[in-house]
Amino acid sequence: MAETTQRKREVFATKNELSVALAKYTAHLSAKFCKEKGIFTVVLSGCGLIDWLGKLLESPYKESVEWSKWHVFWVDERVCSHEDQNSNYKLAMDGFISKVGIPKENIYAIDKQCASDGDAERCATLYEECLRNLVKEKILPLCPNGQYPQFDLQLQGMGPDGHMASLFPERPQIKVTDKWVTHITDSPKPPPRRITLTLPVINSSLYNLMAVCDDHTDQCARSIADIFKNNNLALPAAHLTAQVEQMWYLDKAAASLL
Ligand SMILES: O=C1O[C@H](COP(=O)(O)O)[C@@H](O)[C@H](O)[C@H]1O
Repeated sequence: MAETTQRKREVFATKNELSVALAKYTAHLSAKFCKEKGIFTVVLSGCGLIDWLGKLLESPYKESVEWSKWHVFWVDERVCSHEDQNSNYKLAMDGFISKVGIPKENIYAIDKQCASDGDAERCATLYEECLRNLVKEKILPLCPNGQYPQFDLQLQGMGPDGHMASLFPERPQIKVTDKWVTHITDSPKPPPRRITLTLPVINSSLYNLMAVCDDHTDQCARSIADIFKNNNLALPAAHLTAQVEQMWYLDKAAASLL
């Protein structure tokens, strides 16, 4: 398991300033890995993150980022049709991916038919098979202990209850270590059926950036304080680490109790 890296954080007065910084951070790592190895493997989450990635669609990034070298994955996904409003894939495609030149074959969504059928367990199995094939094809390396795939950057979000990806408090999925992808059918946050990268895969990433803006009264702020002040491991997001850097981008509201 990765050494726990320090929880670095930056606080931004507004969501717009956070979005500007997020674009700069992501574009910098894209340039770094595209130069070093010719590809950039990036894992998206859903909800607010896609909106906050919007500055990447503007100059200078829209023109300067080597989009054709990106390989895009999801840290979690709702098990529903790709056309469903709940789909993280649909959210990312409509709000971000369709507006830049990432090759279709470099976009790794969960199996379309399985998702439409609502078969969460099969979706998780097939997504893991997809990742294992990409390791064989040397698109994805394994982490130093050889047990988990290693992504360059994962862009995470945190829910008001401290959930990360689809790892929720008081649910067993956070303890799964013998799989790369697991599933849940009783998510406390709708929709109930989801797949998620497991914690060791999340934490094998070279870089993890967690972006949190508090739109849910001060629930996120309380969870952030519980993580940074108390290291409350009952909150899944408190388990986040990375191989090189874990960076927390917080807006003023999310950081208001720190
Ligand atoms: O349901 C989900 O929630 C988390 C956090 O999103 P938020 O809007 O509650 O901040 C998100 O990162 C994940 O991808 C999504 O499936």
